[in-house]
Amino acid sequence: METLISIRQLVNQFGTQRVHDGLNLEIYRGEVLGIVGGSGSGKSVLLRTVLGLQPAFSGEIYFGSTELTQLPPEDFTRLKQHWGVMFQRGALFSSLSVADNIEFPLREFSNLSAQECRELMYVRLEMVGLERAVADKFPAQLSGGMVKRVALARALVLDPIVLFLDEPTSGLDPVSAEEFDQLIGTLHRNLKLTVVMVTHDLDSLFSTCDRIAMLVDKQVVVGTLRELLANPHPEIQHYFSGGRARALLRGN
Ligand SMILES: Nc1ncnc2c1ncn2[C@@H]1O[C@H](COP(=O)(O)OP(=O)(O)OP(=O)(O)O)[C@@H](O)[C@H]1O
Repeated sequence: METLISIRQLVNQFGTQRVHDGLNLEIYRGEVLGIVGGSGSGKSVLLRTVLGLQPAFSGEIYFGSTELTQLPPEDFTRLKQHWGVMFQRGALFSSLSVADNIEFPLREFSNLSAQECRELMYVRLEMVGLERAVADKFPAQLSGGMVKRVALARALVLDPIVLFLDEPTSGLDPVSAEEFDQLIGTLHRNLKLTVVMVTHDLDSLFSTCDRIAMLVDKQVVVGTLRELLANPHPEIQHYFSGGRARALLRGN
């Protein structure tokens, strides 16, 4: 397995509250990694630190051979063009049409003509299962599921190597959530993407993720679902012991 992102001895703290304490995590190229943990365990802080939205207190984060925590902002911005990020509520620009939202990174970071941007935008729309007519709509006119798909199209527009998803199915009804999981799985297979997703959704975890990193004791325990289930740590056992988790496991 080739490591794409390596997090080493990461420490994050706010005042005297330590959120991560010597956290180590290897993210492999081509895998779908789910990040889980109880409320307040530090999932968002971990994601924000890797994305460079929040400085690490200490530790190192490598993307390939490049160490990120000391990288000058302009170099980080350039490198992040290879990353697709989808935030929890889609984070679309409400004053821009769907087309302009999806084309935004292209106009920012590529030298493509307006016509080429438009064509690529339509390709991405189709990729996420939306009709061309959606391009002219504004975010307020879309359903929750459509907002997520548009946000995903925008995250994919620069052909990323890695896709970060923050709670991709939150707020969706079960059918839309399942469809979205299937879409992520299809894109992962077709585009050979590495996917890192923070999720509370056990269905997503069970159906889509190759490995799971669970935040426990300010660090992560990582493994396949089977490996985590065999881990005797009380918090891990508790996380997977609810009725819903057991029912899904029986189904598996
Ligand atoms: N900017 C900040 N300033 C102070 N404390 C913070 C800040 N950001 C996060 N924290 C604290 O760090 C801890 C971890 O927060 P984080 O948002 O990463 O948890 P989480 O696992 O994503 O939780 P949830 O599942 O509820 O979203 C929490 O105790 C939170 O209050």
